[in-house]
Amino acid sequence: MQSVISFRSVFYGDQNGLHFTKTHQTIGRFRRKPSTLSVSAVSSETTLPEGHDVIKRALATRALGRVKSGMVIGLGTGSTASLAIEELGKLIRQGKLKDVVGVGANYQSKVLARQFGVKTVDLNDVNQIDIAFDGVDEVDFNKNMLKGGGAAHTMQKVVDSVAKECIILADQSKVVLQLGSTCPVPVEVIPGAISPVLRRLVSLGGIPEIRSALRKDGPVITDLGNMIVDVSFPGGIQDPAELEKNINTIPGVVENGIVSGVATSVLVAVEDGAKIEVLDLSEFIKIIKNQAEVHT
Ligand SMILES: O=C(CO)[C@H](O)[C@H](O)COP(=O)(O)O
Repeated sequence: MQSVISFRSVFYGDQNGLHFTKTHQTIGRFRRKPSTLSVSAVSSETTLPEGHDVIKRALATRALGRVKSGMVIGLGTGSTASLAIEELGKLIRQGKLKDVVGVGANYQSKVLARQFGVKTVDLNDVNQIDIAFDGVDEVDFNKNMLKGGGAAHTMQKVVDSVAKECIILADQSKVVLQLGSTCPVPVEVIPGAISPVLRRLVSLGGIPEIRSALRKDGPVITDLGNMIVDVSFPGGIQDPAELEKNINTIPGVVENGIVSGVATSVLVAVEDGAKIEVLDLSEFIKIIKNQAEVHT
């Protein structure tokens, strides 16, 4: 495994020709800036049959290996968590898992659960969640996360933090050295409080932008009826837990997308030619560090 993953220090204008173009890459819903951390397959030419879905499905399948009959499962939001819901439904239909119920974090997860035959219950009707699965927009080496690319972070944070085990599913592009390096921090804000909140976010050093909807005129309105402000922090986020707390103390803020101290494990999918390896974050970090040593 180790020998086939290449480490690239990615800088503009890299002398060795290992560079990203200056145009931003669009990955997922955010326009991700070129990252300074990248572990990638030997051949960047490799095209997997179903593109990115294959990677996400590999993560979903691996994570579901931890589910047992009788468990209460937290169902996250986003394309990766959606595949986990689909795979969970398959196992239930095949009779491999019995008496499993899901707690949907959002409309998307509740609708998909119904579609794939996963019975759901309300969070308020369960005493505990055994395992929650969720996706992520960025995750650092300490399992601090940035979520909310799908404007769903408020309830995801509730569900993920209630779970005894919170398993995060990340393809390698989501792993960063410092949060905020490829994505802004999404902040859910009560619409009537938008102006004072924007001013306070600027005073915290952020550059806020109200998120616009794609196939609707005007702003994104969340499942909870609020607006989303995406806040960029030039230079990244030095102390995720501190910033998470500081943003949440602004009156009018419902919740922000920094999630510290919640993930119990992070699974990282790495493309290895035509194969996909799913590693624990700690294994992934070891490989990154080894490769960094080799290249210095
Ligand atoms: O936080 C989220 C939604 O608000 C998602 O979990 C996050 O955006 C990752 O999504 P995907 O699996 O589609 O990349």
